[in-house]
Amino acid sequence: MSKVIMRVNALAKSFSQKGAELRVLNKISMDIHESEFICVIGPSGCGKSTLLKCIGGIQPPSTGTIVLDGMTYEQGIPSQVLRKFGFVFQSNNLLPWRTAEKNLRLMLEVLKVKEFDWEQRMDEMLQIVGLAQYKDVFPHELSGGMRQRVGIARALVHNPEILLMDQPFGALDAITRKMLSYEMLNIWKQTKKTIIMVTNNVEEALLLANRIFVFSPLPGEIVSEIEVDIPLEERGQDIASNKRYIELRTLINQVIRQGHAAEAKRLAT
Ligand SMILES: Nc1ncnc2c1ncn2[C@@H]1O[C@H](COP(=O)(O)OP(=O)(O)OP(=O)(O)O)[C@@H](O)[C@H]1O
Repeated sequence: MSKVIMRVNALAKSFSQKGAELRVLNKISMDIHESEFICVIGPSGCGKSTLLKCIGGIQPPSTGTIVLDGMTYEQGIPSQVLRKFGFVFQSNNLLPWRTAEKNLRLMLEVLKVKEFDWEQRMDEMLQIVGLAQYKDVFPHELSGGMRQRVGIARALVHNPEILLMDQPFGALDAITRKMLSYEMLNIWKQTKKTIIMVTNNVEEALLLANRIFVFSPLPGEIVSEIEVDIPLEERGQDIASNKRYIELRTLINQVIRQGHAAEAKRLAT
């Protein structure tokens, strides 16, 4: 396996809510290898987004550490580390008064990127997401799926090491969501970026991930780590009939159900 690019060590996170402490994440430890596609799946409200925010330096963990490229960060994040991330959220947050290309350019401006020719880089990224001919178009002139693809191109434009995606297709209709998840697989094959994606969709995780972390209900803990040993060439339109896919889908759904049952029991006692 490729080298470990990120190590999350015994991470925990609590918030203070209405004067009480709410433990959201507990004992999260994971090693992420270069070029892995990791999916994090679990019940609503179990702390998945919070984990991405801690990893991306948007929120500090309460305890525990994150080591990226040998650099440890706990509270806040050094700017040279921040640049190593690209973010894609459920709402694409494109600036409506900027064209697709100018939304990408903003990222390069903010991060003061010097490494590459901006025009060429923006063209390449729009090409990768299949929107080369839409560079001068404004967000309101694009479909929801296309806007999300611009969001993905923008997250990649500064050449981050890790792409953090928080339910990136969650706001899309079912057909567009499926189409975009196949495109995401192609984007990953082309870029070989390390990706950590939060999703609530087991099928999507099985199509894309090489490893899936299943979280328990609040406080989120890793209850299962599943290696998705379905070869890439079998991850096409007919994946739903793949024997291993069906086995893993049953397994993950079982783990999630058990977590729900345990939580219901805990609340009842
Ligand atoms: N800034 C905050 N202050 C206080 N509580 C917070 C804050 N952010 C998140 N929480 C709480 O942490 C818990 C986990 O939220 P989080 O958004 O991480 O869950 P999630 O698993 O991503 O949920 P979903 O799948 O529904 O998006 C929730 O109970 C939420 O209310």
